[in-house]
Amino acid sequence: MTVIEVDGVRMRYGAAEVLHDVTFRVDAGETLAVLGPNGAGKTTTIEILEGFRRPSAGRVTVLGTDPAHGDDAWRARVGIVLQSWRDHGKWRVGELLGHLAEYYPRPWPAPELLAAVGLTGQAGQKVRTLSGGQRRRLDVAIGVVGRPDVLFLDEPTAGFDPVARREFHDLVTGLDTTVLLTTHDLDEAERLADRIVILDRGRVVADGTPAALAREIVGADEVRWRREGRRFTESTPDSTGFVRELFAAHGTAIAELEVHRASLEQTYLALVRHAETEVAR
Ligand SMILES: Nc1ncnc2c1ncn2[C@@H]1O[C@H](COP(=O)(O)OP(=O)(O)OP(=O)(O)O)[C@@H](O)[C@H]1O
Repeated sequence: MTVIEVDGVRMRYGAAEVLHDVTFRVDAGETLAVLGPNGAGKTTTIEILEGFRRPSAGRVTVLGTDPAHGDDAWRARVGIVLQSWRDHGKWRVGELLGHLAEYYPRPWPAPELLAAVGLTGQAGQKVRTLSGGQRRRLDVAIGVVGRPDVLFLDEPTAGFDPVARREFHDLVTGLDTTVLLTTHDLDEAERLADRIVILDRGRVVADGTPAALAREIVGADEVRWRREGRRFTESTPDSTGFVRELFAAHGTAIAELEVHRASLEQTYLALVRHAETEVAR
């Protein structure tokens, strides 16, 4: 089932067109990471999907509804973590989550949710006294308190320390929901996303799994192994098939096998640089 559908979307701010014919979809249960350089249009796209902005042209549906016409029942199924919330400063963390939970039919109980985002120790603290990273964890908790069917995360781990980041990744992986996130952290995208969309200057320049994009854009994987004391290295677009044949031919004589796929970072840099060269031509 398609949960998010974006079809031929254009967005204009005054004379500037910042999204040109953007098309992609996200299926139920999938996590999609939208990547792209600063100003590529990621936040604009996510704001259209959340119903905060209307596109200049094209069609958008989230859970089968045009976000611009989403009612309260639709909103209750959509979780949102914006780049920065600045409200609620006087509330205490636990009370705020308990209060927000009342708006939803099947909320996440506050104590459990606080534990999941690592804020149990801050439950009694006022929101404005939290550190930057703790504040961000609370943002995430606010986004998921209603157990949404679809969750939008705009740069969710900006400012997280490495432990908080890892805990957040575990939290997102454990959610039984469709997720669309934007991030500049390519390791994060690789870890969390089933599929990647790369936006560059308002256009989709790539859409696929990290592995498929690496194959398509960077090309070959590298396979390394040792046999009878000698080291071997082979570049191949089909590492699985190659390894199968290698074992069929040499079986247990193969040692220290390694397969290196191009990283998402290599793919991303190749694509974004490529797009820049094309525009410059
Ligand atoms: N309200 C606005 N009015 C005019 N231009 C805007 C407005 N909001 C965004 N833009 C422009 O639209 C383009 C896309 O911005 P957007 O915030 O969607 O990019 P982004 O990919 O999220 O960038 P970043 O990675 O820096 O967060 C940018 O050129 C930005 O300057």
